[in-house]
Parts: sequence; C-alpha cells; structure tokens
Amino acid sequence: MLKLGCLIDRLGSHIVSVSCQSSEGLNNVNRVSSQALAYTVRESYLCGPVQRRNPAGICAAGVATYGENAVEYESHAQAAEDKVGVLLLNLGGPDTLHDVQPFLFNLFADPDIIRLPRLFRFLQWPLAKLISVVRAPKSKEGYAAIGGGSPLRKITDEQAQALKTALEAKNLPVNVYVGMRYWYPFTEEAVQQIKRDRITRLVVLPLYPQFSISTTGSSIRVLQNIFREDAYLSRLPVSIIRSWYQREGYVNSMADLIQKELGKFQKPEEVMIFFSAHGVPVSYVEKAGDPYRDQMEECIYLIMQRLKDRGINNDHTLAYQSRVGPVKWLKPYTDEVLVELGQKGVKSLLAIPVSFVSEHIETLEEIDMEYKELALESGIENWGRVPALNCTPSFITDLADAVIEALPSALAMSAPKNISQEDDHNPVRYAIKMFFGSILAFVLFFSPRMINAFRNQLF
Ligand SMILES: C=CC1=C(C)c2cc3[nH]c(cc4nc(cc5[nH]c(cc1n2)c(C)c5CCC(=O)O)C(CCC(=O)O)=C4C)c(C)c3C=C
Ligand SMILES: [Fe+2]
Repeated sequence: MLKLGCLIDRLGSHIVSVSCQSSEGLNNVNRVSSQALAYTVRESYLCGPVQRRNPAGICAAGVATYGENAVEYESHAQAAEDKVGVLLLNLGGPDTLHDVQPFLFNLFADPDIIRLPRLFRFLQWPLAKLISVVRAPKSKEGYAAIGGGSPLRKITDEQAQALKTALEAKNLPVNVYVGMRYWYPFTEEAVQQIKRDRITRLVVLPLYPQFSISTTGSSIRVLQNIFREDAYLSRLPVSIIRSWYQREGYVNSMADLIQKELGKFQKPEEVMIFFSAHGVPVSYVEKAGDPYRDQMEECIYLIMQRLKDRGINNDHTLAYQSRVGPVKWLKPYTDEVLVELGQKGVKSLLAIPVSFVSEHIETLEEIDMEYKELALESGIENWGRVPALNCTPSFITDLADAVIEALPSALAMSAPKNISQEDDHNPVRYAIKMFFGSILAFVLFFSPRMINAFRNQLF
C-alpha cells in the first residue's frame, strides 16, 4: 500500500511536466539544416483565396518588391516553379461539446504536456484517456459558456486569409495553411495539402508570440517527425519562426490595444495594467530550460516601454493563469493576485491576455467570466479587458513582414528518422501497451488527489 502511495506521488509529480530535454535558444528564426538555397523572387502572380483543404492556384513567384523591409532573393533554382507556403501552427480547439473529451485526450497524450519517467511511458495513452474523461465535464462547462465550442478554428482561418492578403499586397503570393496540434485541421492534414500543392519553400509560423516547449516546441516536434518520414518533405526548404514577441509591429499593436482600452476608463492613469499569461509547470522553466518565462517578462517590458514612450506610466503586473494538474505552476497565480490587488485598494484594472493572439476559452470564459467575477468580489470596481489581436491590421502586416524576413533562411529539414517513433505504429506493441497500461493507469489514477487535481483547476 505504501509502495502504491509512493508510486502515485512519484507519478503525480511528473504529470503535466516536460519531456523535451533541450533548452530552447532565443533565436527567433531556426535554420533547420545546412543545405543552403538562395533566391531572388522576380515576379508576382495572382493566387486564389486561401482554401485550407485545396489551396488555390499555381503560385509562381518572380520579381517582388517587399517595401521597406524588402528582402531580395537570388533564384538559382527554377524560379518559375517557386511556390511559397506559409504554415500557421496553432493549438486547435473542440468545435462542439462532443469534441471536448477527444480533444483533451489528444492534448494529454502529448509527451510535451504530460511527461512520464521512461519506465512509465507506456502509460501515456491510458493516462490521457483517464485524465481527459475526468477533466471533460469541467472543460465542457467552459466551452458551453462560450457558445458550445472553441472559436479558434474560425479565427485562425481568418488570420490565414488576412495574412495571405497582406503578403499579396507586398507582392509575395503564397498559399497559407493552418495546422492544429490537438484538433482539426491537424498539422498532418495541412502538411499533406502542402505536399499535394508541391510547395517549394515553406515558412512555419506558430501563432504563439513566446516560445514554450508545451506549445511551439510540441508543434515543431510533430512537424519534424512528419518531415523526416517523407522524401519530398525532408528536402523541402523550411524556415521556422520560433518566437516573435520582440517584433516592433507586435509590440506596437499590443500597445495600441492597451492604450485604446485605457481610454475607456474614467481615470485612465489610475488603472492597474494586469498582464495574464497562460501558465506552464515550473519544472519546464527550471529543469527543462523552457525560455517561456524569460520571454514573457521581456515581452511585458517591451510593451510597457512602448507605452512609456507614449506618456503612459501606469502600474503594471504579470500573473499566470489556467493551471491544471498536481504540480507547481509558474507564479504568481492570476486568481491570487486579483484578490490581493482588491484587498490593497486597487479600484480599476485592465486585464491583458498576452500569451496567445486569438480569443479562446481562456479569454472568453476564464478572464471575462471567472476572473472578472472574482475581481469584482475582491473590491475592484472598474474592470476592462483588452481584446485579443485576432486580425488587427497592424498585427497581420507585421506577421507578413516576419514571413518575408524568414524566407531567405528556408533550408531543407534533414534529420535522421527517429526509430522510437516506429514503435507507435506497430499494432501489436500498441495493443500490449494499451492493455497493461490501462490496468496500471486505472490503479494509479484512482487516488482522490489525482482526480481532484484534474477535475478542478485548483487542488
Ligand atoms: C501560450 C499558450 C499556452 C500554453 C503555454 C499552454 C500550456 C498548457 N496548457 C495545458 C492544458 C490545457 N490547455 C487548454 C486549452 C488551451 N491552452 C491554450 C494555450 C496554451 N496552453 C489555449 C489557447 C487553449 C484554448 C483552446 C480553445 O479551445 O479555445 C486546455 C483545455 C481547456 C481546459 O480544460 O481548460 C487544457 C486542459 C497544459 C497542461 C499546458 C502546459 C503543460
Ligand atoms: Fe493550455
């Protein structure tokens, strides 16, 4: 019994922690291999609208003027057949309440979201199944409160269309694809379409301003696994933009939104500017070298500097929201700080979601409903919230510039095939893992501490 208790605690302390061992550098553009290609884009051609499943048109690129941030490429390959693709990576969200549990399964089955010790790796999927079933009722409540599903797919498609238009306005015709990590359209689908369209250069743009192992890192890992399995894809020149929180255009767009919302308060100068970022477990940052916290702090610094340049000198603070599971997450926690601020006499507060660029469940439900209610109960009288960037024109223009700047770094992905991945495709191994894993997971998981940790956000 004691042994089982220890095992539960040991396992619990690994749940929702990191699997990625390598520390992520701060370089925002990743050169994926050493195979160099240089291009001059010499002409532009009109492309049809973005169609995720069947992106239109033959987009050959020729002479292009990219405006002030112009980058010129010298084409040593067949310029007439050059077809540029942009792959937007995002988390994905359930379209309906029916999708919530399978969506959660995909999320918790990600080894970058739940890290298990090597010995217990075979538990990954059975545990994901159990956790997703236990968590689903709470998640469903949240999605029901925002209309019965996630708005992420619709907004990401709109961003893709807006980005395509912005790039065309800069004379760079592209196909834009959307690849989600945990729900439709999955990254695998987007990559198949890229292949069918015979894209010749690809820019990968994760829609997370700051890098985290759990978000951008996980999406890139999936992409690399797909690419190394395929002869065409592994030769495709690719440029990955790993983080972009420090870009002028992004910082300016955030400062614009904040300035506008501050103007809606009666006494704007008295408003507490409250940045609320999605949390990650502390172990990501302190053990696995996730640069997320550093990048977040630098991002807030840059936005506040921009506001100061405009004569806005409000107090500000940063806290982390949306923790799940039985481990320590980055502090301070948003809910605790809101209560403290109320107790200290802060009367006006402007909440700013800062780790994500679309409206989603954690802005529309957690911030707009749960945190607003908590803040008002705690003594804060005037509440405001900055909208997510979504398709804000200055933001989309900046993403377009980021794509243009990244294009010359597009190099072939050519990493050796990861042998361990093969195991997952072997049906016999899979059946054995699921059978024994389910039994063990069932025994381990049914401790009240574990159930509560996933059923509620707090434990
Ligand atoms: C930068 C953003 C995000 C980080 C970092 C992140 C880490 C992270 N998330 C979970 C668990 C859940 N996340 C869920 C939803 C969700 N997460 C993000 C962004 C980040 N997650 C977004 C944009 C969304 C919403 C998608 C939508 O449908 O609108 C959920 C599901 C919702 C819920 O039940 O609360 C879970 C669970 C972990 C464990 C983690 C780091 C390890
Ligand atoms: Fe999340």
